[in-house]
Amino acid sequence: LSAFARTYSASSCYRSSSASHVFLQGSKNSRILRVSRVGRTPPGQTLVVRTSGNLGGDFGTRDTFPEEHNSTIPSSSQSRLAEKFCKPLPTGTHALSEAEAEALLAEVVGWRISRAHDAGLKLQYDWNLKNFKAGLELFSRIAAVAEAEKHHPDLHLENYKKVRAEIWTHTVGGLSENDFILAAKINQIDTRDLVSKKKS
Ligand SMILES: C[C@H](O)[C@H](O)[C@H]1CNC2=NC(N)=NC(=O)C2=N1
Repeated sequence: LSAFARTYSASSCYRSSSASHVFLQGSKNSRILRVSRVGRTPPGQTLVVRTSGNLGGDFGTRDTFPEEHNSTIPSSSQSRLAEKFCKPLPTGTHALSEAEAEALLAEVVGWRISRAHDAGLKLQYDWNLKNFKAGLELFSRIAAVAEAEKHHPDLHLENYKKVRAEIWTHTVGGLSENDFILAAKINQIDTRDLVSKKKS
Protein backbone atom coordinates (compact mmCIF):
# COMPACT_ATOMS: atom_id res chain seq x y z
CA LEU A 1 0.00 0.00 0.00
CA SER A 2 1.22 3.50 -0.66
CA ALA A 3 2.63 5.46 2.26
CA PHE A 4 -0.61 7.38 2.24
CA ALA A 5 -2.75 4.35 2.79
CA ARG A 6 -5.61 5.26 5.00
CA THR A 7 -8.09 3.00 6.71
CA TYR A 8 -11.41 4.72 7.02
CA SER A 9 -13.96 3.47 9.46
CA ALA A 10 -16.54 4.75 7.04
CA SER A 11 -20.02 3.79 8.06
CA SER A 12 -20.88 2.85 4.50
CA CYS A 13 -19.34 2.92 1.11
CA TYR A 14 -21.48 2.65 -1.95
CA ARG A 15 -21.49 3.76 -5.55
CA SER A 16 -23.78 6.52 -6.74
CA SER A 17 -25.61 6.00 -10.03
CA SER A 18 -22.70 7.30 -12.09
CA ALA A 19 -20.00 4.69 -11.82
CA SER A 20 -17.36 7.38 -11.48
CA HIS A 21 -18.28 8.26 -7.91
CA VAL A 22 -18.00 6.30 -4.71
CA PHE A 23 -19.68 7.77 -1.68
CA LEU A 24 -17.86 7.30 1.61
CA GLN A 25 -20.09 8.28 4.48
CA GLY A 26 -17.83 9.07 7.38
CA SER A 27 -18.59 9.29 11.04
CA LYS A 28 -19.70 12.92 10.87
CA ASN A 29 -19.89 14.14 7.28
CA SER A 30 -19.66 12.63 3.89
CA ARG A 31 -17.49 13.27 0.89
CA ILE A 32 -17.72 12.31 -2.72
CA LEU A 33 -14.52 10.88 -4.13
CA ARG A 34 -13.76 10.64 -7.81
CA VAL A 35 -12.85 7.05 -8.38
CA SER A 36 -10.20 6.30 -10.95
CA ARG A 37 -11.52 2.81 -11.38
CA VAL A 38 -14.52 1.07 -10.00
CA GLY A 39 -14.45 -2.58 -9.32
CA ARG A 40 -16.28 -5.00 -7.12
CA THR A 41 -14.84 -4.53 -3.67
CA PRO A 42 -16.12 -6.96 -1.08
CA PRO A 43 -16.07 -5.70 2.53
CA GLY A 44 -12.69 -5.91 4.21
CA GLN A 45 -10.85 -5.48 0.89
CA THR A 46 -9.06 -2.37 -0.30
CA LEU A 47 -10.73 -0.01 -2.69
CA VAL A 48 -8.32 2.23 -4.58
CA VAL A 49 -9.81 5.68 -4.97
CA ARG A 50 -8.37 8.74 -6.67
CA THR A 51 -9.40 11.93 -4.95
CA SER A 52 -9.75 15.29 -6.56
CA GLY A 53 -8.60 16.93 -3.36
CA ASN A 54 -8.38 16.83 0.39
CA LEU A 55 -10.91 14.68 2.21
CA GLY A 56 -11.07 17.00 5.16
CA GLY A 57 -11.39 16.35 8.81
CA ASP A 58 -14.09 13.85 9.31
CA PHE A 59 -11.96 10.99 8.02
CA GLY A 60 -9.32 11.85 10.57
CA THR A 61 -6.88 13.14 8.00
CA ARG A 62 -5.91 16.73 7.42
CA ASP A 63 -3.00 16.52 5.02
CA THR A 64 -3.68 16.96 1.34
CA PHE A 65 -3.75 13.76 -0.52
CA PRO A 66 -1.35 12.84 -3.27
CA GLU A 67 -3.07 11.63 -6.37
CA GLU A 68 -4.07 8.26 -5.03
CA HIS A 69 -4.61 6.58 -1.70
CA ASN A 70 -6.20 3.40 -0.50
CA SER A 71 -9.28 3.08 1.62
CA THR A 72 -10.31 -0.08 3.28
CA ILE A 73 -13.94 -0.96 2.86
CA PRO A 74 -15.46 -1.33 6.32
CA SER A 75 -15.53 -4.88 7.56
CA SER A 76 -18.78 -6.70 7.14
CA SER A 77 -19.33 -6.61 10.92
CA GLN A 78 -20.92 -3.17 10.57
CA SER A 79 -23.54 -4.53 8.21
CA ARG A 80 -23.78 -7.65 10.42
CA LEU A 81 -25.45 -5.66 13.21
CA ALA A 82 -27.54 -3.61 10.77
CA GLU A 83 -29.02 -6.80 9.36
CA LYS A 84 -30.13 -8.08 12.75
CA PHE A 85 -33.35 -7.07 14.48
CA CYS A 86 -34.00 -5.86 17.99
CA LYS A 87 -35.72 -8.48 20.07
CA PRO A 88 -37.52 -8.46 23.39
CA LEU A 89 -35.07 -9.48 26.13
CA PRO A 90 -35.93 -12.26 28.58
CA THR A 91 -36.65 -11.01 32.10
CA GLY A 92 -33.55 -10.87 34.17
CA THR A 93 -31.26 -10.11 31.23
CA HIS A 94 -28.22 -8.22 32.50
CA ALA A 95 -26.84 -5.08 30.91
CA LEU A 96 -23.64 -5.55 28.90
CA SER A 97 -20.41 -5.05 30.79
CA GLU A 98 -18.18 -2.19 29.78
CA ALA A 99 -15.82 -4.63 28.02
CA GLU A 100 -18.68 -6.23 26.09
CA ALA A 101 -19.97 -2.79 25.14
CA GLU A 102 -16.54 -1.61 24.02
CA ALA A 103 -16.21 -4.70 21.81
CA LEU A 104 -19.52 -3.95 20.06
CA LEU A 105 -18.68 -0.25 19.78
CA ALA A 106 -16.17 -1.04 17.05
CA GLU A 107 -19.09 -2.08 14.86
CA VAL A 108 -21.01 1.21 15.06
CA VAL A 109 -18.89 3.93 13.49
CA GLY A 110 -19.10 7.34 15.12
CA TRP A 111 -20.98 6.25 18.24
CA ARG A 112 -19.45 6.53 21.70
CA ILE A 113 -20.28 5.16 25.11
CA SER A 114 -21.29 7.65 27.78
CA ARG A 115 -20.75 6.69 31.40
CA ALA A 116 -22.99 8.88 33.50
CA HIS A 117 -21.74 8.37 37.08
CA ASP A 118 -25.02 7.25 38.59
CA ALA A 119 -26.74 5.68 35.58
CA GLY A 120 -25.97 2.81 33.26
CA LEU A 121 -24.03 3.01 30.02
CA LYS A 122 -25.53 4.68 26.97
CA LEU A 123 -24.61 5.06 23.29
CA GLN A 124 -24.34 8.60 21.97
CA TYR A 125 -24.02 10.18 18.53
CA ASP A 126 -23.97 13.87 17.54
CA TRP A 127 -24.89 15.46 14.20
CA ASN A 128 -24.27 19.04 13.04
CA LEU A 129 -27.09 19.86 10.66
CA LYS A 130 -27.79 22.54 8.11
CA ASN A 131 -30.68 24.07 10.03
CA PHE A 132 -33.52 23.46 12.46
CA LYS A 133 -35.78 21.84 9.89
CA ALA A 134 -33.04 19.38 8.96
CA GLY A 135 -32.93 18.47 12.64
CA LEU A 136 -36.61 17.65 12.66
CA GLU A 137 -36.26 15.70 9.43
CA LEU A 138 -33.48 13.66 11.01
CA PHE A 139 -35.76 13.01 13.98
CA SER A 140 -38.40 11.59 11.69
CA ARG A 141 -35.93 9.40 9.78
CA ILE A 142 -34.61 8.01 13.07
CA ALA A 143 -38.17 7.57 14.31
CA ALA A 144 -38.99 5.33 11.34
CA VAL A 145 -36.10 3.02 12.25
CA ALA A 146 -36.92 3.06 15.95
CA GLU A 147 -40.59 2.28 15.38
CA ALA A 148 -39.70 -0.60 13.09
CA GLU A 149 -37.41 -2.00 15.79
CA LYS A 150 -39.65 -1.09 18.73
CA HIS A 151 -36.50 0.22 20.32
CA HIS A 152 -36.19 3.95 20.84
CA PRO A 153 -33.45 6.52 21.36
CA ASP A 154 -33.62 9.72 23.31
CA LEU A 155 -33.39 12.54 20.76
CA HIS A 156 -32.19 16.07 21.55
CA LEU A 157 -32.24 19.03 19.17
CA GLU A 158 -30.24 21.93 20.66
CA ASN A 159 -28.62 25.11 19.42
CA TYR A 160 -31.19 24.87 16.60
CA LYS A 161 -29.11 22.49 14.50
CA LYS A 162 -27.28 20.05 16.73
CA VAL A 163 -28.90 16.68 17.22
CA ARG A 164 -27.80 14.12 19.77
CA ALA A 165 -29.17 10.59 19.96
CA GLU A 166 -28.76 8.52 23.12
CA ILE A 167 -29.62 4.85 23.18
CA TRP A 168 -29.84 2.40 26.03
CA THR A 169 -32.16 -0.44 26.99
CA HIS A 170 -34.55 0.73 29.67
CA THR A 171 -35.56 -2.79 30.64
CA VAL A 172 -31.96 -3.68 31.62
CA GLY A 173 -30.97 -0.20 32.78
CA GLY A 174 -27.93 -0.15 30.54
CA LEU A 175 -26.71 -1.43 27.18
CA SER A 176 -27.84 -4.53 25.32
CA GLU A 177 -27.17 -5.73 21.79
CA ASN A 178 -30.47 -4.11 20.78
CA ASP A 179 -28.89 -0.70 21.28
CA PHE A 180 -26.03 -1.51 18.93
CA ILE A 181 -28.43 -2.91 16.33
CA LEU A 182 -30.46 0.29 16.46
CA ALA A 183 -27.27 2.38 16.21
CA ALA A 184 -26.08 0.36 13.19
CA LYS A 185 -29.44 0.88 11.50
CA ILE A 186 -29.36 4.59 12.29
CA ASN A 187 -25.90 4.68 10.69
CA GLN A 188 -27.52 3.48 7.47
CA ILE A 189 -29.79 6.53 7.24
CA ASP A 190 -28.69 8.74 4.34
CA THR A 191 -28.13 12.17 5.91
CA ARG A 192 -26.25 13.79 3.02
CA ASP A 193 -29.03 16.31 2.46
CA LEU A 194 -29.22 17.22 6.15
CA VAL A 195 -25.69 17.58 7.52
CA SER A 196 -23.87 20.86 7.61
CA LYS A 197 -20.95 20.98 5.19
CA LYS A 198 -18.71 23.02 7.46
CA LYS A 199 -16.83 21.54 10.38
CA SER A 200 -17.88 23.03 13.69
C1 LIG B 1 -43.25 -2.72 24.62
C2 LIG B 1 -42.13 -1.91 24.00
O1 LIG B 1 -41.65 -2.53 22.85
C3 LIG B 1 -40.98 -1.85 25.00
O2 LIG B 1 -41.40 -1.06 26.07
C4 LIG B 1 -39.75 -1.18 24.36
C5 LIG B 1 -40.06 0.15 23.73
N1 LIG B 1 -38.82 0.81 23.33
C6 LIG B 1 -37.70 0.66 24.07
N2 LIG B 1 -36.62 1.41 23.82
C7 LIG B 1 -35.52 1.32 24.58
N3 LIG B 1 -34.44 2.07 24.30
N4 LIG B 1 -35.47 0.49 25.61
C8 LIG B 1 -36.49 -0.32 25.95
O3 LIG B 1 -36.40 -1.07 26.93
C9 LIG B 1 -37.68 -0.28 25.14
N5 LIG B 1 -38.71 -1.07 25.35
